[in-house]
Amino acid sequence: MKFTQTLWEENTATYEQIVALPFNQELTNGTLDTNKFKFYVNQDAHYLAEYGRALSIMAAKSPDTKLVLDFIKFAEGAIVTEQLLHGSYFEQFDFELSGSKSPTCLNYTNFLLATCSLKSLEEGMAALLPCFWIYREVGLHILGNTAKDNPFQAWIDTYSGEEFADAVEKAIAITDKLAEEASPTLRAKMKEAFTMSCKMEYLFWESAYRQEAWVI
Ligand SMILES: Cc1ncc(CN)c(N)n1
Repeated sequence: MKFTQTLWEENTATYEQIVALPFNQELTNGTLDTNKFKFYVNQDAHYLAEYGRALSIMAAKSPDTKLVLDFIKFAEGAIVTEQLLHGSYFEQFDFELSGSKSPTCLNYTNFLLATCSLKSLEEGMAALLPCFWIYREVGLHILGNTAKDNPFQAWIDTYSGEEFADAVEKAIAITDKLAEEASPTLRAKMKEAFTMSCKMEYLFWESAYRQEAWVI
């Protein structure tokens, strides 16, 4: 069995809990409160900026130029394509990027930046993979169950679309290749990083639904 298949199987319960979250249920049937969606989009714009930086760190650390290019393209996708989507929502719902990161957004982005900067390329890749993979699966799941005239259709189309799927497949293939050449100890660390990011993905949606504020 491929390493990434094991990763997915070990974290299926988290994925199922993500799909069942009220945020994603209401995104699916188009009834999500606009303020909750705006909160999410705003935090996600903060997230994507740091995610693009984490991918750029990975590009700089990559041992061969093909991998450098892969990470640069991933970073471009996050900064240009995904942020364009957010730009369209800023317009559609008439608001602007504002404020600072929520506690969960700060925690998740700091985890990614620290892992990609201070740990191995293998652990960095494993930490970044759920950002690709979970979004594709959630996007496809929502696409298969969505209501007609869903106001969040552009979001669904982006993450269930071919362009995003290609990036996901590439990220999965890179992870498998790195795992093939890694020691058992390093593979265990990759699993840890992947699991942590899966949990962070759950928390990101859960915290958007309650529009998480700083208590101090
Ligand atoms: C929190 C989060 N995780 C992942 C993705 C998909 N790149 C995203 N837009 N936001």
